[in-house]
Amino acid sequence: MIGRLNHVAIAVPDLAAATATYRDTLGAKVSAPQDEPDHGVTVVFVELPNTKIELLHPLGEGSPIAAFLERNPAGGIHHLCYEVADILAARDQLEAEGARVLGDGEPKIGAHGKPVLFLHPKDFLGSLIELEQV
Ligand SMILES: CC[C@H](C(=O)O)C(=O)SCCNC(=O)CCNC(=O)[C@H](O)C(C)(C)COP(=O)(O)OP(=O)(O)OC[C@H]1O[C@@H](n2cnc3c(N)ncnc32)[C@H](O)[C@@H]1OP(=O)(O)O
Ligand SMILES: [Co+2]
Repeated sequence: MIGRLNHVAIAVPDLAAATATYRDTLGAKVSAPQDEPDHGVTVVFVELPNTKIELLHPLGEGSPIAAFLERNPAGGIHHLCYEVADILAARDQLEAEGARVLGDGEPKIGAHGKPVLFLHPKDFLGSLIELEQV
């Protein structure tokens, strides 16, 4: 079912400072901030040779990452995103196996313009998992 690691997301309290850390201290190529109101976040992508780092900051009221940042005020690894060929088939198989798909279970379009879903961290070793159909 899961294929390549598409990205590792880090929730950060200060997106500009985090961008500078990756760009200036770590010398990585970073994107401009991208507001994703449907997801309640602003994202910056750090391009790496073999995957991406997604820097996340809450956008607007009710951001799904607000509580995470309250628990982790300095920031922290928020989720792992794996690629799948067929997100609906993956969803149905995971639900059949008892895994919890977050939200209403319907994929939303993510930051790369592809359908994404999230799986409850308590079902996957304490890690929030995002699936992205590529
Ligand atoms: C633009 C899209 C972009 C992309 O890549 O395309 C994105 O990735 S958008 C990313 C932001 N969106 C989401 O994260 C959507 C899915 N997430 C959620 O629905 C929530 O974050 C949720 C339900 C996972 C957690 O929400 P919240 O923290 O408010 O709930 P609880 O406090 O009830 O937490 C329940 C339980 O889970 C633990 N938890 C929470 N977040 C994480 C996490 N990121 N990793 C691991 N564990 C997490 C939390 O500590 C609670 O555990 P407990 O032992 O019960 O205290
Ligand atoms: Co993501």
